[in-house]
Amino acid sequence: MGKELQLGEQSTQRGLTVKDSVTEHMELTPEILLKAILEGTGAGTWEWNLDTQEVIYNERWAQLLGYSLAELEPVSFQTWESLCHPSDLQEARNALASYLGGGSQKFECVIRMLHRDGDWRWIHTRGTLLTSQDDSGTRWLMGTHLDVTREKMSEHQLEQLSKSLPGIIYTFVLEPDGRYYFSYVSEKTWDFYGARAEECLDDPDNIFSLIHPEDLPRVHESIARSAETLEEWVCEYRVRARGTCYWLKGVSRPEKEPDGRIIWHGMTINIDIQKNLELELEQLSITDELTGLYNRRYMLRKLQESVAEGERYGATFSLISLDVDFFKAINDSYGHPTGDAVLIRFADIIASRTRKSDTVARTGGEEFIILMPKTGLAEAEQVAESLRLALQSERFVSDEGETFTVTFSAGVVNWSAEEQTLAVRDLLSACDQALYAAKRSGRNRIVANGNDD
Ligand SMILES: Nc1nc2c(ncn2[C@@H]2O[C@H](COP(=O)(O)OP(=O)(O)OP(=O)(O)O)[C@@H](O)[C@H]2O)c(=O)[nH]1
Repeated sequence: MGKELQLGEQSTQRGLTVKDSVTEHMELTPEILLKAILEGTGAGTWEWNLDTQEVIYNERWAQLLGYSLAELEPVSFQTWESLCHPSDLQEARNALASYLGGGSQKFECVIRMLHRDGDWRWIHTRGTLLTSQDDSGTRWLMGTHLDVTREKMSEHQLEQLSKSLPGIIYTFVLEPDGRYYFSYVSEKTWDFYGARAEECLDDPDNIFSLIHPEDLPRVHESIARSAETLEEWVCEYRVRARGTCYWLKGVSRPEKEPDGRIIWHGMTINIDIQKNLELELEQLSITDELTGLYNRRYMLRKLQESVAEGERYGATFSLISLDVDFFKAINDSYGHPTGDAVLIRFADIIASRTRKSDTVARTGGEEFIILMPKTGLAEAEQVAESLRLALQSERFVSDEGETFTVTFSAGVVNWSAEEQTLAVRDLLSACDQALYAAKRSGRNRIVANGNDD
């Protein structure tokens, strides 16, 4: 079969052909096929002779607007015009003029037309220009009308809904070959990402490229996990856009299509205020107010993690427990504020002489703990000793101008998966015993694993 299709009864009689219509592998006649297709789509058809102004509508065309064709007779181009919504008529005329003038490839518009019941129906109008095969070269514009009111209403409802929702709503698609894209995003992408919805539909990386590089792998991993488990995707991540950085939260439900595609329908909201508050609270809950070091709660958490990690990967770590000597006497002699100043200075000394990877916490009044990952006992002892010398050589001045020195005692223990697998409680207790041994044997000294230094 060629690429020219003879049209239905009336059209064939007029000897018309449609350019570029595909009719390959057809066993049925084109007339039967076309009729079946049109009936299947529920489309009304119209044919308009541009030379004689003759107009032919099918029965369905009239039915779409609640009439029988007989009730609309005699039909003309004006029949259509008179039923068009006045505000949409110009748009339809423009689309037609553009098509006939060669400005657009197809004639297509969605306009409102008046139904017999007084309601406006959204009609999708499409048309194609045909020329007769004979010498007359008569030009016919032929096309269809489809009632798309329901789709238009849903679209409108979704649009209105998306405007009043506090976030972006979207449909995200992951193809079996790994390609991904948005098949729908609401206009709020502009408020959230500074990108227009069309840009996000064109290329999803217009959004993904704005995600904070530290959070992007987590976002990808969580999507992959949700695709695998088909569990709800929930992810909090930072976005860098509009010259600032803020927290967003995405929530969506995945569905797996028979063709293997995964489709998520969901919403993204801005959680920047809550998230920062949450982070601030979290920070406060693990920080010692006086010194700015971590507190006991955080040290216990880090110890649990270190033991778990050590058991899993066979790593080692050391712990130094430090306690200021005769601190009560410092308070009593020079006053509580001076005692506070000593603690703050001591915290600074520890912080400045330990590594970034170490965790330093004030775990009690004048007690501090240093957790040193991947550090053996001897090395930890050396650090403790350097701190002992540093504090000992520090000169403190009271509010009254009296100068005094301060010392501490320390216990040092090591945790190693090969030698012992002490639980956190036992480890702390071993460290305390070493510390008490240091206190008992005269203070201003370090005891490692219960042995005097
Ligand atoms: N200035 C100040 N003092 C505190 C703070 N927290 C606890 N203290 C005091 O620290 C002192 C600790 O005294 P003790 O437990 O008897 O120990 P010590 O006097 O250091 O004696 P040894 O540890 O045996 O050398 C107490 O007087 C507490 O009131 C604080 O935040 N600031």
